[in-house]
Amino acid sequence: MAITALPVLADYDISPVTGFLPTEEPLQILPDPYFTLWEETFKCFNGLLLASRLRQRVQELPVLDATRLKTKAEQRRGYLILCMLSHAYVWGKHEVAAEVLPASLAVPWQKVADMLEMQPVLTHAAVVLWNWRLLYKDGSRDLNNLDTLGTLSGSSDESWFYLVTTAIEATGAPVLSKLVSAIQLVRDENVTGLIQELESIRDIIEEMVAVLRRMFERCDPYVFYWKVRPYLAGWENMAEAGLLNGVRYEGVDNGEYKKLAGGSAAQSSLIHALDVAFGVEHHSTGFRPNKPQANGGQTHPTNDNKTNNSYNDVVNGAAKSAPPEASGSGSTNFIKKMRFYMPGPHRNFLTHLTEVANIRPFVTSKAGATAKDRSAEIEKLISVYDACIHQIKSFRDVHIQMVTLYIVMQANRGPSISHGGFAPQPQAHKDKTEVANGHAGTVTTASSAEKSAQANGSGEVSTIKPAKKGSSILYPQNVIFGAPYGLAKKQEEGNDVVRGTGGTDLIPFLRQSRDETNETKIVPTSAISKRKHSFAGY
Ligand code: HEM
Repeated sequence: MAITALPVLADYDISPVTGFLPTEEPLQILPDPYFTLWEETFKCFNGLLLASRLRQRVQELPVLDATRLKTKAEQRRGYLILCMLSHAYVWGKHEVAAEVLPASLAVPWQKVADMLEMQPVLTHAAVVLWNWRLLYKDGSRDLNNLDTLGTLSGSSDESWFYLVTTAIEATGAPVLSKLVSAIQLVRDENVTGLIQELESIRDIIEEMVAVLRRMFERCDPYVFYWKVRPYLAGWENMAEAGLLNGVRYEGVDNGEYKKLAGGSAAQSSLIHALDVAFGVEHHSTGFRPNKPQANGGQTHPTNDNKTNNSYNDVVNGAAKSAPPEASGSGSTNFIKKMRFYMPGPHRNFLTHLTEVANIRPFVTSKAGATAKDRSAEIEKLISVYDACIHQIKSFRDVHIQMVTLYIVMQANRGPSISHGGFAPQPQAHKDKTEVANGHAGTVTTASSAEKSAQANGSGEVSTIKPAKKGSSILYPQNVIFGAPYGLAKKQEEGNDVVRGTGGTDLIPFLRQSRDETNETKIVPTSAISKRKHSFAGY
């Protein structure tokens, strides 16, 4: 059987130096004066939104021909502008969500999304990969030299939120060629070389974790939750936000409704690439086929991961071209579905990487049945492979703490003043705390009984504070149900246990993702680190 060739990064719009980020700074203005109206609107859209005049302005815009965006850089700039204007238009400020997106945005947005093999909805690629500039041109892509090109809220907190993620992409970029090289070393049975490559991959992931922790420095959780996050939401499962069927794109597909999930760093191809290369498998929340048994035995599949790699079905199946619903929303994992929202070449890279990923099966086969038969070199190989997995797991540990602070705790506390950015809606339940979930968000009810938010060993909330009376009058935070792919479910009436609220449904999803990572280790260790974290530390 012919051996599949290894992926060449350049074939997939990936740089060995900048990874999924473009090698050149994203354009700060479209060079063709034909697009001046877009640029002018983008320049002042935060002000127009504040003055409730953005919708009027958009309605006055002509339908421009996006095929005049000739280069990739121009298409990405056009896509960023249209993502920001469209999400600002749909969600508004103190306005009822708009169900119809005018042709002036909808038609070119669909066109440019097609050019980039993406979806016409705000994505990680738009706000993170293509939304930065260097403060000093000869400087590096790190947090002391980056600025954003646009934000929806006009806040520096939102800029920091995007830039930390951009900096993670930049930090992790060198890992991509190393993953490919590690796969080649496995093919060559070069254990010594593989150990060295894995050591340097481990160090890079560790640096990514360090950058992730910096989120706490300059992105205020309150601002993020109440001012930024609502704008990142898409229009899938948004019935209670008034978008029962999603959004109609005027002039596109006969004006049919589209249901599309919003922006999430779960769309980062970098994190997917790490999972794929190391054989980390994710499943629907609650479905744990590889969970180690009570006796500590490892049941993670040890054979060729092609048959078991959970990424295959989405990549080879409908998710390439059809909306997420078509690929089976109930049974298919949320993480896999996020590939639908990646730029086409990056998605294709992950497909190729999946076909050649061989590191885990190799290490497992070398590990043999018992530890006593292993050479010192094989022990070292297992240990460095596990160290890589441990770093991916640490990334997810920090991320869970972040979601707890930035979403669960903010939702429970409620807004400090009742403006929050969105039009008030009637309360569905009296005397209930409503907890939002996910970037695109979901809310369920929780008991108002006195419970305090505490962090356990891994910094996760185990119980929830009561909301202030009247704290849930905002929109869509208090009603964004059904979260992407049903991450959260409504808590049963009268159920006093916090488990099952939006926030705590979200956390089990993320915890499972973390645990699935941990369970990929060859030598199992507990998922919960001994270290005690407190939020004060962040
Ligand atoms: C304030 C910061 C952040 C918050 C509040 C946050 C929130 C969330 C939420 C709610 C989800 C669940 C899925 C969804 O609704 O989209 C999620 C998933 C995810 N996020 Fe974040 N996120 C943050 C920062 C980041 C950063 C900087 C990264 C870096 C790439 C990241 C990577 C991911 C990944 C990979 C997933 C999928 C779950 C997994 O792979 O374990 N997030 N995030």
